[in-house]
Amino acid sequence: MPTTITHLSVRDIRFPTSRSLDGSDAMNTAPDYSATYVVLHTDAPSALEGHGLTFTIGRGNEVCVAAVNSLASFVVGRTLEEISGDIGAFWHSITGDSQLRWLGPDKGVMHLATAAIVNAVWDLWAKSEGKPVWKLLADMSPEELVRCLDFRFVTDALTPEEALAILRRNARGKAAREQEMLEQGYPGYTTSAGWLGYSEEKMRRLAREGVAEGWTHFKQKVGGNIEEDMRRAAILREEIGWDRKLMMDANQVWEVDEAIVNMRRLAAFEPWWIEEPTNPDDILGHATIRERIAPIGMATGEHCHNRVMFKQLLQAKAIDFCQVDAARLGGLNEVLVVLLMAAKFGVPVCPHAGGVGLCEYVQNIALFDYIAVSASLENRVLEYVDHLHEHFLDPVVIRKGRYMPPQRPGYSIEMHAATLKEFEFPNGPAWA
Ligand SMILES: C[C@H](O)[C@@H](O)CC(=O)C(=O)O
Ligand SMILES: [Mg+2]
Repeated sequence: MPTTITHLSVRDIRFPTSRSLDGSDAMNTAPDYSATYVVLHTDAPSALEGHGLTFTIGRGNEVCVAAVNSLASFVVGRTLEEISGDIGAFWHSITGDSQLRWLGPDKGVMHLATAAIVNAVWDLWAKSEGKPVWKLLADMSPEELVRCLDFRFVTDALTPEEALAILRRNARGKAAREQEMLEQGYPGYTTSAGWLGYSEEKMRRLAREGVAEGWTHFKQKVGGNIEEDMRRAAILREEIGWDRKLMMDANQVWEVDEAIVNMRRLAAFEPWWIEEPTNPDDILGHATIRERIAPIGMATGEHCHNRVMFKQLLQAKAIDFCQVDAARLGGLNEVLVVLLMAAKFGVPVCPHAGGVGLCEYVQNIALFDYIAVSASLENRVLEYVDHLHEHFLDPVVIRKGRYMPPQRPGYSIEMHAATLKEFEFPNGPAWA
């Protein structure tokens, strides 16, 4: 019996993280981590549902909710089998409507909304197969995987044939890498001590705890006052020592020249990378900064809204680390295209996870990347932030600074019903 998606529900869920300045940075000074939360309801006797979310930081989440409603007709009334039978064509259709496309294309609120729905479809598919998403992907043949993708506008950088060749080349060691991940987990880094709004005392305490928990890589927010950035970097170095890696994230606040000047000063603290030093759309600006501050690496991607932009970042040699975001791109289909492009260009993928649910999502992406696409852990670390995991049915499991692969079927993104009730904006008790 085919499974029909009977209706879609979408809710505005917000967590008041701004009260404790969790997630704060130089640009986003007081975020309320929020989710546009989608459920695809079906007629399956087992009450099978697909869950997906897109991440925002508070105000405007209601705009994403409206955008999801505008896209609902692309899934409602369709069967899972019809969609999963050609999920590449499904993605092409949901991003290609000639009227809705005018609102993007492939960017902004429409694309965020697309991600929530597309990821919910993957969640539904993975649940119906009884596998977590990383395993659903890892079990596909190269041919099946490539059929899931839409190469539109990137064939000058990556053709389907090249994608197939990458996947075929790495098919042989897949089982061994999967076993390695199950035993040892995927290496991570923590941003939890580095939020800009945290006091010195809190930063020190969290950094110390991070070292004790086994983290080897720490990220610090910069981009406030440069003297203050230097002072906080010195504190972090005091706490984590010089053998562990320190990364820095300016969240877009600097001019290109300013980024170069400031990073030359912050170089004293040996940052491994600088993330989002300037406007995320400024591809050539990133290339210039990268060239001028080497050997500090250039990282960006959490605001890189589509595969075309990643293509250009790679072609322009503008990045050393590719930080795909599971819900900034138009869902998993587009993420997979970016993984393959990054593999072709030899750039490591270190997904962005600073947000609610993003750690849960991206562990699936990083695991699949290692098992089937890049086959390498060199210069690869997956972000971890220590917030809001208790709201998920299948929260991430971290052991000694490494992500242990999720086992529960789906995209690891389903929230507890009680959470949805409590934090629904504006009428949930948390907001009353
Ligand atoms: C607003 C978010 O917390 C942002 O600061 C996350 C981020 O830049 C990161 O995790 O990287
Ligand atoms: Mg960042």
